[in-house]
Amino acid sequence: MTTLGITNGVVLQPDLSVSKSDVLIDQSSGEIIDVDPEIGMSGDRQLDATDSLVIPGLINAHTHVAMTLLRGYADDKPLETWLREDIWPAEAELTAEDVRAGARLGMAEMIRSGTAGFADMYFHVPAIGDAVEAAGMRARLGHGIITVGKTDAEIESDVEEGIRVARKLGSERVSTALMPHSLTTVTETTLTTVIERAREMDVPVHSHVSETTAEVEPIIEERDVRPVEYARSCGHLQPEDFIAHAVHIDTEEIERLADTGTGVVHCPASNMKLASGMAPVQAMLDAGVTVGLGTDGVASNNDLDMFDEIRDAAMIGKLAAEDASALAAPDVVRMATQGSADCVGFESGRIESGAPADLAVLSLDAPHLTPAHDLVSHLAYAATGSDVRHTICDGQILMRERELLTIDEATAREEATKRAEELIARAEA
Ligand SMILES: N[C@@H](CCSC[C@H]1O[C@@H](n2cnc3c(=O)[nH]cnc32)[C@H](O)[C@@H]1O)C(=O)O
Ligand SMILES: [Zn+2]
Repeated sequence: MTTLGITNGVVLQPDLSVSKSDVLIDQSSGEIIDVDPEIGMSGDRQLDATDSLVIPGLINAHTHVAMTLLRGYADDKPLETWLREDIWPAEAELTAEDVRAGARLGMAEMIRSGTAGFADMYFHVPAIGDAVEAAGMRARLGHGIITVGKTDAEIESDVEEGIRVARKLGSERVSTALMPHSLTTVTETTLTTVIERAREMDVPVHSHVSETTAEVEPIIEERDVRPVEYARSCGHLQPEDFIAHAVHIDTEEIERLADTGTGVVHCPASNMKLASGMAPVQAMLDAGVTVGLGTDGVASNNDLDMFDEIRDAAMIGKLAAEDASALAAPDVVRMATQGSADCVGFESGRIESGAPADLAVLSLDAPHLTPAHDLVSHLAYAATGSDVRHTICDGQILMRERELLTIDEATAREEATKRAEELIARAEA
């Protein structure tokens, strides 16, 4: 056993109180051994947290990480137009090596902003899995299954790919799910089949649900039920499942999501940028829905900094509820840690003995974090990703004093830049 002590800082506890404490980690098992002010220098190694706040490594519960290659490529359009006119044609040209490079760049950005774990829906998933193993992050990965615009043979091979990927992946840090893209881009037959397979394989189902009104109306017209009920009738919405967005849902649907224990991943920046709408997040929290937080893909955000997302969630949550007390600081901080962990099915998100050692250490030594009346308020409203000093996942240090240890940042940026340029040249040829 090799132990690492994170010393001399203040720690965000699972009840969101903050107290002066050290954290002792077993680097061999990747677990937190103890959280105690008396640990001092007793670890085999130390990581300094003087003038710093130790928080659970943030969890980005819904993204498409390789979309970093499309950052800034197509902005200022609504979802359907944006996907059909710009994103899908460019994605059609993506190779496995492009996706690997995009994932590596995205993980560099996430680690630099204190994110230790994420859930990802994309394609060429084995390349993402390799990149995650190398970068040392925690991830739940799945192949996005889509039927719209595909022949029966293409649909069959897409479903097979989803299942193959989910069977193949699986390690200490990399887990899987079956990921039918959305209720309107996947036919009922395929959706039902995929969900049945997920139950047989004992993996969660993750999909996009009711992101825009354009996804709600066709379901009501065709089936005379709202999307959440339709999803449930297809076998979706088990407690281990998690859905992204849930912007356009009514009170009954909120009750249903609370009853089924399905996680909802709120993506406020993407919802604002694509003008998709304001999710009723405070109503979901009041009803007892498990709510996590995600950036969605970079092309609709346009970054992977979860501190932005936390603040956006608080701001839009107040507007949506027309109530300044809605989505209070502890609510949004909880969403990015415990809420996301509960959605995605990670044991992390809490600093306590026995939990995975996924942590971020933020420097408080900055004008924008002074004075320190309330550090949870600072996490929600004032901190940014660049305040993160160290990021740790599974007991391993991924960034120390802002230096990435598992990704060569210059190479990652260079390769992503070159591949992104070539990708766009192919797509526009
Ligand atoms: N496009 C793949 C499978 C889907 S992967 C997940 C997809 O979600 C897309 N995506 C990104 N952001 C959003 C969003 O906000 N809503 C819906 N889809 C999105 C993303 O571009 C990607 O194509 C295929 O044709 O086989
Ligand atoms: Zn998405």
